[in-house]
Amino acid sequence: MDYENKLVLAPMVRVGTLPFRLLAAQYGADITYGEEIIDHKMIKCERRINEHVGAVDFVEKGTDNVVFRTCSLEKNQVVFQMGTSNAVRALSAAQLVCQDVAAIDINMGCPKSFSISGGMGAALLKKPDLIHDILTTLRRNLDIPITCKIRLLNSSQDTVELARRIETTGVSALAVHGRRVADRPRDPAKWSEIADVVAALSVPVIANGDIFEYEDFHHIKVATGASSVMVARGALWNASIFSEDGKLPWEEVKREYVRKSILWDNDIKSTKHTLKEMIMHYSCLELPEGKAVIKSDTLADLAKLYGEEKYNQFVQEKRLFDGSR
Ligand SMILES: Cc1cc2nc3c(=O)[nH]c(=O)nc-3n(C[C@H](O)[C@H](O)[C@H](O)COP(=O)(O)O)c2cc1C
Repeated sequence: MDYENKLVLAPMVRVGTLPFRLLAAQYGADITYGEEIIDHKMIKCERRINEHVGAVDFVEKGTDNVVFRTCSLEKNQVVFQMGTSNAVRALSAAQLVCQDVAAIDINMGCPKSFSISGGMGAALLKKPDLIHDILTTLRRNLDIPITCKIRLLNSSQDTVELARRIETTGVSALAVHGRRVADRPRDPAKWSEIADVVAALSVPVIANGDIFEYEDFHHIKVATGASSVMVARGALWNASIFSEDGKLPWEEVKREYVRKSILWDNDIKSTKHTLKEMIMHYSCLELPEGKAVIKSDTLADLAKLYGEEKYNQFVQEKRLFDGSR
C-alpha cells in the first residue's frame, strides 16, 4: 500500500466497523483503519467465510461473537489495528488476518487505563526496545505493510528520537497523533511537533489531530509537511468530510450508515453506539430520535426509525433467495 497523499479514516473503538469504514471509503477515504482489537482477543478467533452477508469473519472460537468483519471490497484499503505488548502474540494475531487486509498497525497511543495496565497503547512509548521487537517481528514475518500510531512525547526531541528508532524497524509509515498522553481531546493538537517528526524521517508520516473540515486536510499538510492525513472525530460526526464536493447533510450520512449496517449485518450495539455519537454531536440523546435509538433492540428497529424498512426487507429477502440457491 502506498502512503503518499492519502486521506485516512482513523481507528475508532466501537465505531470503525465494516459499515463505517465502507461509508468513509464511499465518501473519499483512501485508507480506512479498523477499531483497535487486542491481540489476546484476536488469537482466540477463527476465520470464517460468512456466505450469508458476503463477508470474512473472525469469530471467537466456540461462540458466535464476531471480533472483526471485513470483505473483499475493502481488502486494498483496510488497516487492521492491534493492541499488543508482546511480539509473539502480535505475530500470531496478525498472521490470522493478514491475507484479508491491506496493512497491520500497532496502537501506541491509547492512554486508557485498560491499555496502559496491560502494557499496551501509550505504555509502549516508554519501551522503545519492545516497540522495536514487535515491529521487526511483524516486518520479518509478514508480506504486508506494518505501521504504528504514536502520540507526542513530553518534548519534541524525545518524539523525534523515538520516531527515528521506529523508522529503523522498516515500517511503511508512521501515524502521529499531535497530542501528548496526558492531553484531553479538547486540547489543541500540536501540528508543529508533528512537523518536527516529518522533518526528521524519510518514511511517510500520517498527521492526525483536529481535522474538522475538508480544507483542514490541506492546512495540516502545509503546516506539517506530512505525506498523508488522518481524521477521527471529524469523520465520526460526518463521514462525508472526505468528499471534495463538501459535506453532505448529516441526516443523509446517518441514513446511509444505517443502510450499510443493515447490508453488512453489523452488531446492533456498535451500530447504536455510532449513531448515538453522531446524534450527541449535532443534537442530544434526550430528544425523540436519541431516545428511539437507545430503545432499539434490532437493526429492523433502526430501519423503521430511519425510514429504511423497504431497504431492510429487500436485503433480508435477497439473503433468503441467495441462501436457497
Ligand atoms: C471514538 C474514538 C475512538 C478511538 N479509538 C481509537 C483506537 O481504537 N485506536 C487508536 O489508535 N486511536 C483511537 N482513537 C484516537 C483517534 O484515532 C485519533 O488519534 C484522535 O481522536 C485524534 O484525532 P481527531 O482530532 O481527528 O479526533 C479514538 C478516538 C475516538 C474519538
